Amino acid sequence: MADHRDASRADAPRASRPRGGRPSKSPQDAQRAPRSAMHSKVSPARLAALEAVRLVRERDAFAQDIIAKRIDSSDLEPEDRAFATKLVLGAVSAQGTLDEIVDRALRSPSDVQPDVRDALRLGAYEIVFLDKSPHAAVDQGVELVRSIAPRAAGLANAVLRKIVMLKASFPFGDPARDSEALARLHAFPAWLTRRLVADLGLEDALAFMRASNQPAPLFVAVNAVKTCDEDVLAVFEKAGEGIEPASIGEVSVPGCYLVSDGRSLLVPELRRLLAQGRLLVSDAASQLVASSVLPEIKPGSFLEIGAGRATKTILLQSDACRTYGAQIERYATLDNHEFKTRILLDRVAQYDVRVSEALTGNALNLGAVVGERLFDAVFVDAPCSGLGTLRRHPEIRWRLKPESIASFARTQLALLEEAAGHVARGGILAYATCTVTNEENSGVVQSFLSSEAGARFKLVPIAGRSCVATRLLAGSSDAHFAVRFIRT
Ligand SMILES: C[S@@+](CC[C@H](N)C(=O)[O-])C[C@H]1O[C@@H](n2cnc3c(N)ncnc32)[C@H](O)[C@@H]1O
Repeated sequence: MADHRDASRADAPRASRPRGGRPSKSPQDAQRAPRSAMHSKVSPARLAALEAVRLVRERDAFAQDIIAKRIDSSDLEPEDRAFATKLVLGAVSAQGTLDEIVDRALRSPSDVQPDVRDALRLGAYEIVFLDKSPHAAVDQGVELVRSIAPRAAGLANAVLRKIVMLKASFPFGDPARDSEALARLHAFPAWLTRRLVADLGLEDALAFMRASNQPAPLFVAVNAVKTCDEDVLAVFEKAGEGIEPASIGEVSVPGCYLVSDGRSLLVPELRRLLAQGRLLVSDAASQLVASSVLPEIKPGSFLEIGAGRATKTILLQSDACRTYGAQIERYATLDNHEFKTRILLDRVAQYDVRVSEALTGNALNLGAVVGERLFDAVFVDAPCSGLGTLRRHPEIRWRLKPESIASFARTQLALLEEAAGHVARGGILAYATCTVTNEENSGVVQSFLSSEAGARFKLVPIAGRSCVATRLLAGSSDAHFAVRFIRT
């Protein structure tokens, strides 16, 4: 994780209270707030990071959601916000490895209270992965612990100093020969490291793990339902913000652009494009999958299973406008979460996207939701381990269990078999994931084709290839997978 190093000025403590105070709190949060924050010698970025990692832990929340609510919308200085974000993403993505390092420095690891452990993890992250000056990192780590548990400051001092010494022997083994050491070096669980090496091969697994520890690039999609690329580019140009057409490898993705600086989207003209539903933030791989799963001929009816919060729905209807000149008329969506269906309806309205039916129900029993109906195209955007999105969802790697992969694969196969029964003759069945395990991707495809339900289907190439499989590389899109079958 060497690329996490930086020399941000935001790590300096402020003499007085941060400008405008810290992120807003609920009364309950306020009770748990660092007691001496008002006069703390610890930097505001670290205090904000500590609060955020506590919330991620206590609420089992997504780090990005907490960052959006507590850091992005706080009145921290921009460099403090950037440093706090870096600390939160780093401490969450390296959590298991940091715990091991902290435990090695403790005499009695189980006695440490959870919020003190949060602070020690942040300190350990700075020392081991950010290559901070040991003196500053220890000093700030001790102050961070003091802000929540003054009596634990002495312990924090001893532990963080020990971690400075342990760093010399990190990752505690030879990564070239010891998979545990390789896992620690990249802050991955050992079981997942072995699995990635087995599935991707050593070289690709290493590239994947390195890229997973870097910030994700920002991609946007032009919503062809409401606007055209030229108009959006003109707004960027007028605002003086950089944007360029995105491609994945050799493949260009229609309507997809890479934004040079993530802060561009805070500029009022560009915020307006988002608010008006002309522009959508979405990874380039999601955009490629959406454009790849559409049938060549406009389908009379389309069912999207696992529609979630409508990102692919918007992309698919936007691509339908690009491909067929108009949206698909009979477009039904299905998700098993009512709250997601509500969000979907709000978002499709904002983007002027046509959804003829927004269904909530269990796609494992599709007949109970859509009856005997057949569709010209059915798209299963399957629940999966999500490993292809680790840069955006850093908590996934420590929440997944080894047995989760097989469990996802069973559900994915069952969803495909159920969906197959609702594809009209000559119709398209498409399947996508945002992960890289063979079991959930090619494994599910093979199992489906050899199943009774799959016997009537065969793979249809996408742009001359049997599947879309993007790779997670530095500066690239996320890793997604997609295939299309035709009912023969
Ligand atoms: C990969 S996510 C979908 C992402 C979404 N299509 C988007 O582009 O934002 C998979 C979705 O499948 C839904 N899901 C999981 N199991 C399901 C089931 N048995 N029936 C219906 N939907 C299900 C989840 O709630 C989740 O929203």
